[in-house]
Amino acid sequence: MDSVVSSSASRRISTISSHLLPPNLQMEMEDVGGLRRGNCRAKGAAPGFKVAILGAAGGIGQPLAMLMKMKPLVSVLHLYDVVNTPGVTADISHMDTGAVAQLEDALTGMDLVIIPAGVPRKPGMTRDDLFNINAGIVKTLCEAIAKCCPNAIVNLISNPVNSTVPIAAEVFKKAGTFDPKRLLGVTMLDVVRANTFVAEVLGLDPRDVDVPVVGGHAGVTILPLLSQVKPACSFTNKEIDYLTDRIQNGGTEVVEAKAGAGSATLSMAYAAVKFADACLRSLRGDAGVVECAFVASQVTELPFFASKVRLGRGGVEEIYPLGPLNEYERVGLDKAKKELAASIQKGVSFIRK
Ligand SMILES: NC(=O)C1=CN([C@@H]2O[C@H](COP(=O)(O)OP(=O)(O)OC[C@H]3O[C@@H](n4cnc5c(N)ncnc54)[C@H](O)[C@@H]3O)[C@@H](O)[C@H]2O)C=CC1
Ligand SMILES: O=C([O-])CC(=O)C(=O)O
Repeated sequence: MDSVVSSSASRRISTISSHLLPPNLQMEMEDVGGLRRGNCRAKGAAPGFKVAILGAAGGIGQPLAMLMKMKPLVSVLHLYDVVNTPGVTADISHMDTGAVAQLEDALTGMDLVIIPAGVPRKPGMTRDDLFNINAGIVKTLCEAIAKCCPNAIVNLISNPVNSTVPIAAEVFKKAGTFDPKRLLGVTMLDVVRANTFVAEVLGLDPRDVDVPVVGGHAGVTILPLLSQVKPACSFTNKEIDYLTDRIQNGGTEVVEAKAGAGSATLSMAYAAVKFADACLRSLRGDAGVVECAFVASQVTELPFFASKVRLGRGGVEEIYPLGPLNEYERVGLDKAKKELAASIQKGVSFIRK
């Protein structure tokens, strides 16, 4: 990724990297590059997958890096940001877990790339207000992925997800590397919130609740399917209004509570790790891994849509239909599709220009 992202940043990172890493690990790093996909081992690390986090020094990136360092399925963690990466990497690398954290901007050989790079919202902003800055960041990073690890699974977190995923797809198409199965917009936080808020209303443990959330990741495009909650249950109209509004505006609730200091970071890092772990388990070959994600889809007439997908060794192996919707959800779906269509088009046009 070096030349694509920033050659001066890259030079700085490699220099610091050679100071920070013990000589045996530096040798080991070269060995790791030559090992088989999904079967790499750095010195002192358990076998597992190679994961890169782009935007690793940010509000999401730091707790995400910490939590990924604790995952037994991760053997090597490459942390990359345009600022403060040496400190974060030095800090994380002292954790006595199996994975080896490396200050590395190299993407070559990565199995999974997680992207939380980009600016967050302040009160009064929509996610779409982030487009002008984040579109360019996502474009640059995806060009690097296309060049260095075209077969990696990509988990895209940067907002507005409804536009950044189409941007990533267009970049990959241009590079000739687009595989719709491997590009996933992370909408897991909507599911995490939905499970939490629904469990509160039902008086259940949130870990026992499963709420499908479909559509996209902004306002009315976030469509919780409360008629399909597991365990089977029913809600009053008032509860449906309350839950739908709270789930759709969960991000704004956090942005306002943080009062200018950013948006959700800790719950997002939790959700990102939950989703990344699902991707890694399915890469390992686990069967029956099903999560919601914003992907290239034929579930509706739109080219991208979030719904339940079954993950496998190749990424998204099956996209499930929405299932039976009630009238409330059908109205919500129409609204969601209208906004989504415009956001997707905006992303596509940014690259096709
Ligand atoms: N998908 C979702 O559910 C959610 C998405 N988000 C989005 O995640 C993004 C990050 O949020 P935070 O971590 O709170 O922001 P932050 O500002 O704390 O961190 C972002 C990091 O990205 C880095 N960065 C910027 N350009 C970069 C580049 N070209 N290469 C590598 N790193 C780069 C920055 O240096 C910074 O460290 C925002 O766009 C936010 O809206 C936030 C919460 C939930
Ligand atoms: O609301 C935001 O800007 C961040 C985000 O996507 C979320 O928390 O769901």
